[in-house]
Amino acid sequence: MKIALLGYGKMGKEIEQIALQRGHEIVLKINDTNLDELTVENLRKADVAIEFSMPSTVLGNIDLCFQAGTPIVVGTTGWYDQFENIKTRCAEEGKTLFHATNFSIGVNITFHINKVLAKIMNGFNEYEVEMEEIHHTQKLDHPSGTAITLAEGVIEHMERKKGFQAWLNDGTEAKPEVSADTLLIEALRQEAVPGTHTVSYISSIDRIDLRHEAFNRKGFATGAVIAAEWLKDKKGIFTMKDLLSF
Ligand SMILES: NC(=O)C1=CN([C@@H]2O[C@H](COP(=O)(O)OP(=O)(O)OC[C@H]3O[C@@H](n4cnc5c(N)ncnc54)[C@H](O)[C@@H]3O)[C@@H](O)[C@H]2O)C=CC1
Ligand SMILES: O=C(O)C1=N[C@H](C(=O)O)C[C@H](O)C1
Repeated sequence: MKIALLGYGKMGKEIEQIALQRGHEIVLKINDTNLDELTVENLRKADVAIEFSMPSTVLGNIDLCFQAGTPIVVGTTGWYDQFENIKTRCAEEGKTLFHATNFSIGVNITFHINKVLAKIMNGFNEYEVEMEEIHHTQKLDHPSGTAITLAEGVIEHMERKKGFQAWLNDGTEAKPEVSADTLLIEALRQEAVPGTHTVSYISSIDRIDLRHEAFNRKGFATGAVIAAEWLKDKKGIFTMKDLLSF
C-alpha cells in the first residue's frame, strides 16, 4: 500500500519502520517543516493516510483527507469533543476513517478486561475506584485518550460513577475534591514514559490494580499499520473493536 504519514514525529517514525517491514511504501511524510506538501493532490497519491500529529492539527488533516477521498487512520488524541461532528460528516459524505485512542493489542485487551472488572465491582460498594496515567513530558493532552476510554468503560458498567475528572499532578494544583459519583484520573508526566495506565479498586482491606505498561511505541505503531491494511476497500467509521475478534 502507498501510505501518507501525517505527523512524522515520535509515532510517525515508528510507523514508517513497521510499514516498510510489512512491504508498504511511504509516499508522503508531513511534519512542521514541510506543511506546503500537505495538499489534497498529494494525499490522492496515497491509498491511506496515517495521522499522528497534534490535537490542534488533527481536524484540519481529517478534513483534507475527506476532501481527497483518502481513507484515514487517526491516532492523535485530544480532539474527542469534535468526535460526533466528524462521525456525522464521515457518514453523510461517504468517507472512511479509523480511530483509536490506543492501537496496541495489549491495551485493547486491557479495555475489555476493564469492562468485565467494572461489571464485577459494581456489586462491591466498599471499593473506591481511581485511575492513573503516566506519559512522557512532551505529551500535549491530559488525561490521555486511553485513560478516557478506560474511564468510559468503568462508567458504562458501574452505577456509582457518572463522570470523570482529570488532575494533572505536576505540582501546580492540589488533588481536587471530587464528588462520590466522579472518577478521578491522575495524570503524571515523567521523562520518556511511552504510556502506563492503572485502574485501581481500593477498600479498607485490600487493593486490586489493572495495569498496562507499554515498554516502547512498537505496539501502537504496529496496530496503526494493521488498521490501515484492514481498512482497504471499506467505507465508514471504524475502531479497534471492529478489527479485533473479542
Ligand atoms: N492512538 C495511539 O495508539 C497513540 C496515539 N498517540 C497520539 O499521537 C499524537 C502524536 O504523538 P507523537 O508522535 O508522540 O507526537 P510528536 O510531537 O512526536 O509528533 C507530532 C508531529 O506532528 C507534526 N506536525 C505539526 N503540524 C502538523 C500538521 N499540520 N500535519 C501533520 N503533522 C504535523 C510535528 O512536526 C511532529 O513531527 C499525539 O496526539 C499522541 O497522543 C501517540 C501514541 C499512540
Ligand atoms: O501521547 C502519547 O504518547 C500516547 N498517547 C495516547 C493516549 O493519549 O492515550 C496513547 C498512548 O498512551 C501514548
